Amino acid sequence: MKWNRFTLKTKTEAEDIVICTLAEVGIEGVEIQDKQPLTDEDKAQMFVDIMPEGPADDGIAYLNFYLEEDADTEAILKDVRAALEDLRSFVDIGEATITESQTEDKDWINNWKQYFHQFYVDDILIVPSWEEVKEEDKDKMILHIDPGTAFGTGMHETTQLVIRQLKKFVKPGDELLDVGTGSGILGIVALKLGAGHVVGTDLDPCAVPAVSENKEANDIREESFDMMIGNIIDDKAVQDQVGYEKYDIVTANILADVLVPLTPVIVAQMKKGAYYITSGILDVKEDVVVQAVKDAGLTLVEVTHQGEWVSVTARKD
Ligand SMILES: C[S@@+](CC[C@H](N)C(=O)[O-])C[C@H]1O[C@@H](n2cnc3c(N)ncnc32)[C@H](O)[C@@H]1O
Repeated sequence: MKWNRFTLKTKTEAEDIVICTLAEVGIEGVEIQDKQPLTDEDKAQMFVDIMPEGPADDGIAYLNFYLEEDADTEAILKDVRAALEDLRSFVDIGEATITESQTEDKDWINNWKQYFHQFYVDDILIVPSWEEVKEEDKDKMILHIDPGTAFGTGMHETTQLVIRQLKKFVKPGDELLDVGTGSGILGIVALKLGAGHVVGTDLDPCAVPAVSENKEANDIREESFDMMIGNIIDDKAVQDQVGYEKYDIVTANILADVLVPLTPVIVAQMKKGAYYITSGILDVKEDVVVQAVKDAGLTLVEVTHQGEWVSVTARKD
């Protein structure tokens, strides 16, 4: 199959919101080319700690996307341009020029699907949208998740560590806060395990369409999973919106360097007796997070390991 490649020139600070806008008009799998150094949030999202120094940031981002050769390119680009003009009224997206740069002859856009197949996390089956559930698996707890712009397919050890803790601690009707919700996978598992309601927060605006798609794919009622974009660590408005002494469980699968400042903040959001399930901690940082939960006045409940990753669970007594 032939694909036409288009390159959209924008500003680095606008690239996330532009990618979300492209997703809203049906364009996914966008490649980013920029010279921006990774922020702590990027590192938290990508699970990398050290990156070599790159060239200086010039503020420009090139976003490459692909359309099938027989797609109605004119109509799609018209929708893209209209969506970008709407966006321009509240975000500086720079030139936002689109150029056709290349034709590729391979089905690369679908090629990666050969690397993502259904798999089990213990007794929970995670199935991408392009695969059928086998007859013998239909009685299992099934999660429909596709790899997308937000982190969280269930393949990563850190996600699996939290899923196992959710299976131990979720009670019917629980109110759950998921900090760094990404694809929403942890909230969706919690709801399937009987939780009553989930609030997800993330810094990444792409988490909003990702959670929305995954709710729909998993028949989650609209009102049972709310999303908020912002940084609960230092944004009082986000803390107020999330609410205080409200949650039976808080999950946070983020790097240790984010969990340390998050922990003292999150205690105020938890009910008495609530559980705090953290993950995303490299084994060398285990002691730092254990100390942070103790310093925040929480009681250490359990530390679990998978590969080089650690999950720390604590309770507010
Ligand atoms: C490793 S992913 C976890 C995704 C999903 N919850 C899972 O368990 O698979 C970490 C997520 O945390 C988000 N994140 C990083 N720092 C954050 C912060 N201070 N507040 C909210 N989200 C944050 C990232 O954008 C990313 O989506």
